[in-house]
Amino acid sequence: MTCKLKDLFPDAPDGDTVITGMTADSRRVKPGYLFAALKGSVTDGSKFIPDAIGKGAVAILSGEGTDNVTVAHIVDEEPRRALALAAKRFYHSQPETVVAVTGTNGKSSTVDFCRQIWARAGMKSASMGTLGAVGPEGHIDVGHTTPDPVTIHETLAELARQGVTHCAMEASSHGLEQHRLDGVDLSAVAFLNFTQDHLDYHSTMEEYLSAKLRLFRELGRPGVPAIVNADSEQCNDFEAAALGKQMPIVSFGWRGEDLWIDEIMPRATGQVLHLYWRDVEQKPLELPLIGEFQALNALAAAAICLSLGLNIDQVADGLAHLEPVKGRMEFVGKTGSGAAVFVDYAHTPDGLDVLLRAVRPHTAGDLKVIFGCGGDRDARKRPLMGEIAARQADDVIVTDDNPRTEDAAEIRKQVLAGCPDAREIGDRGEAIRTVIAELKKGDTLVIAGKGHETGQIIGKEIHPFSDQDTARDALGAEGA
Ligand SMILES: CC(=O)N[C@H]1[C@@H](OP(=O)(O)OP(=O)(O)OC[C@H]2O[C@@H](n3ccc(=O)[nH]c3=O)[C@H](O)[C@@H]2O)O[C@H](CO)[C@@H](O)[C@@H]1O[C@H](C)C(=O)N[C@@H](C)C(=O)N[C@H](CCC(=O)O)C(=O)O
Ligand SMILES: Nc1ncnc2c1ncn2[C@@H]1O[C@H](COP(=O)(O)OP(=O)(O)OP(=O)(O)O)[C@@H](O)[C@H]1O
Ligand SMILES: N[C@H](CCC[C@H](N)C(=O)O)C(=O)O
Ligand SMILES: [Mg+2]
Repeated sequence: MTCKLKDLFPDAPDGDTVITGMTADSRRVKPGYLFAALKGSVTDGSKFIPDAIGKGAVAILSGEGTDNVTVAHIVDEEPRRALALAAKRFYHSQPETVVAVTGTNGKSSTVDFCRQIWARAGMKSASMGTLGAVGPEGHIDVGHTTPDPVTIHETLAELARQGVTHCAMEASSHGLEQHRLDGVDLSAVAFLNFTQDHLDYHSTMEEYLSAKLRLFRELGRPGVPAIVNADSEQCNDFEAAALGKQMPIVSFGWRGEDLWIDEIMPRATGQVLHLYWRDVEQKPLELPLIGEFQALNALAAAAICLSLGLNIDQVADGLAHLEPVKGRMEFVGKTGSGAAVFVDYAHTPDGLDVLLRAVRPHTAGDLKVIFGCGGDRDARKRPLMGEIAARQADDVIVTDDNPRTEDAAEIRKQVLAGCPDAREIGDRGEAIRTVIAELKKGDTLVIAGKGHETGQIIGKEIHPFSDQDTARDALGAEGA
């Protein structure tokens, strides 16, 4: 695929220069590329301009203050946004309907549910986010929850090529703040919830909130539905942002104005939902997933699909047939005495709280939780997660998550500050094997924090590791 520089930037110098690709990482430049030199939190991409030109870059995009560029040079006061718009023009196709979903927790689950509901209604659908892009022809790795704009547009173009008409994608606060989504034409925007996370990156909760609000305030367009969780404390902020952009609000939740739950009746392997859609009472439907938070994510997906044209019968049918999302309240197996083991991706205080509260009604004996916190990420959530575990579980085992470049023992110490009576077993595999061997009839074990992950990041290396495989092996050994 190629285009001319003037197709990307109408006023560019040397507009007939042929562009073969683009990147913000000099290490990925190939001949004919546009290199976007971006100022980052660690380094300044301008330093790599000579290197990029040496590798064949024929055009440079940068902010103001970068001089002596020897190839075509485009200067923009917001180069990250300019890169996103250039990526959109370069790949120039995307599924007709794209919804972006933001929130601290539940994005991956919600976009996956949207894909499933659309597919069951006969549409070619896709989801994109932490679990990669999933479309009719399988899985595409995208690296991040909201990848860089070049990857976003390359992937959206590929999904369009596969015939996808409906795509739901995750909008992380990093992605929103860094303009990664600015080139996507959105048919709807959605807000799930807002609780503590990422205070390593956003210095305050206010800054974190305003990054999330960008989805409505800056990427929203008049007439595009804004789906809002009415139960969130921040729903007024998002509704005000929607009104400011003349976006019709579709609100959902226990307190939803459009789609609301009146009652949830838990069952052994699911829950019966009693729903209303725009004042019309619906037949009770059995959602084949447990946990109130999963019901609320399913409701969010339902509200999105309803806003984008499905009727309530199609949506109810989709909800009744939802399959679990990998690593989200995933049932892994039972011990010989019947104690259940779940793997979940809870990695925030609120996530851990709702997870443990969801499992409690299914636990006649002790509720045990194994978890840790990731390194090089929000340190302020560590003692809070410790406190929540101590409050909600009967037995807490603090272990390692992805220590990354931090000292793993120091991370555990910070978690243990919130749960001083917890056990500490640093080696995650050993923690899982030890606790599974101890489980008694009626107990439930929840292994939280790594969900679908298949590696453990120690230093800069990724070591193969799966909570599911480790637990299954231990369950096998226990039954032997
Ligand atoms: C904290 C963060 O989001 N950092 C992102 C940000 O990096 P930065 O601007 O700080 O980059 P930097 O390291 O200072 O470098 C500045 C520029 O020089 C470039 N560079 C650097 C070195 C070199 O040799 N050549 C070169 O060109 C870099 O590509 C970059 O464009 O911009 C870079 C692209 O320009 C991203 O790759 C990078 O994501 C890093 C890899 C990352 O790990 N991000 C995570 C935390 C993230 O985005 N997570 C979110 C949320 C997760 C969730 O809630 O689930 C996600 O959406 O995944
Ligand atoms: N609606 C919710 N409210 C609170 N916690 C939730 C909710 N939905 C999911 N969680 C918790 O968050 C975990 C991660 O869920 P999911 O992957 O869907 O969220 P995410 O927003 O995509 O996370 P990430 O920020 O890593 O992309 C779940 O395993 C669960 O523990
Ligand atoms: N998207 C989240 C995932 C955290 C998962 C947890 N296992 C960790 O490594 O902290 C983040 O990067 O902050
Ligand atoms: Mg996610």
